[in-house]
Amino acid sequence: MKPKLNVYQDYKAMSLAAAERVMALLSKKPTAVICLPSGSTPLGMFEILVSANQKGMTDFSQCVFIGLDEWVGFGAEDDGGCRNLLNKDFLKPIGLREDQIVFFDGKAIDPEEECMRINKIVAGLGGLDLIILGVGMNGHLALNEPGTPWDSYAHVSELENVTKEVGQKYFKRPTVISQGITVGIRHIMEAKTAILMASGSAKAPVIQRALAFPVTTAFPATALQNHMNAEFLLDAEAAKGIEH
Ligand SMILES: N[C@@H]1[C@@H](O)[C@H](O)[C@@H](COP(=O)(O)O)O[C@@H]1O
Repeated sequence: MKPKLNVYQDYKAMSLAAAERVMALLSKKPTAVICLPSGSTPLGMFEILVSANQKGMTDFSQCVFIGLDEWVGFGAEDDGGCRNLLNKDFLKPIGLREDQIVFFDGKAIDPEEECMRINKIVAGLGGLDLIILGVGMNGHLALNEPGTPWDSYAHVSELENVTKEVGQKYFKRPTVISQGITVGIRHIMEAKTAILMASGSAKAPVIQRALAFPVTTAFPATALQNHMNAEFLLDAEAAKGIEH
């Protein structure tokens, strides 16, 4: 099934739509298993969710939060790490308890074992109810870089140069990042709902390829063309050049 396309006039409207998807799921299923990304794209959504939570409009007290990905070598205390940013922008402000949070430890001594730990937890929870994704400039979903097999669950990935370069924006000073630890394409494909968010003109060619390229592991975002229930939330700039 082709992903549903929803285009909003600006970043704020797109962020609101994404926040509404999370809130709608929580009101239908308070125990939902939700996997959310770090990165720049979801910041507006987090802001709306934090404020809705403060106003008592939504209740995160029973949900389970799964972290999408992490840089290998990074833990919660490390500036620029995914857990660090998510803690600051979302997990702490909404008061999620530690027992509700499942996150890759980028500092795990045995990263393969860490992947198995996450795979086991996600499987034990019955899979993901909702996964929200950003998209990388090379079409990566989470840190599933080009070439990742479609049947991958959690794994360690070798980052492409473009991911290392773009990733510098999360750090205060130049930082070496070389590998990621990430949920796999199969987690994404088995999620009951998958939402991809993209904003800004730099992402327009990425979105065009994600929708128009034949489904290929060379461009991971094309996987969503075969998802049973996928939706793209785009602002007008990211949607330039696509028919909707
Ligand atoms: N690890 C993250 C991904 O989880 C994120 O979704 C994507 C897009 O990031 P941004 O939203 O900053 O463009 O790339 C980053 O490298």
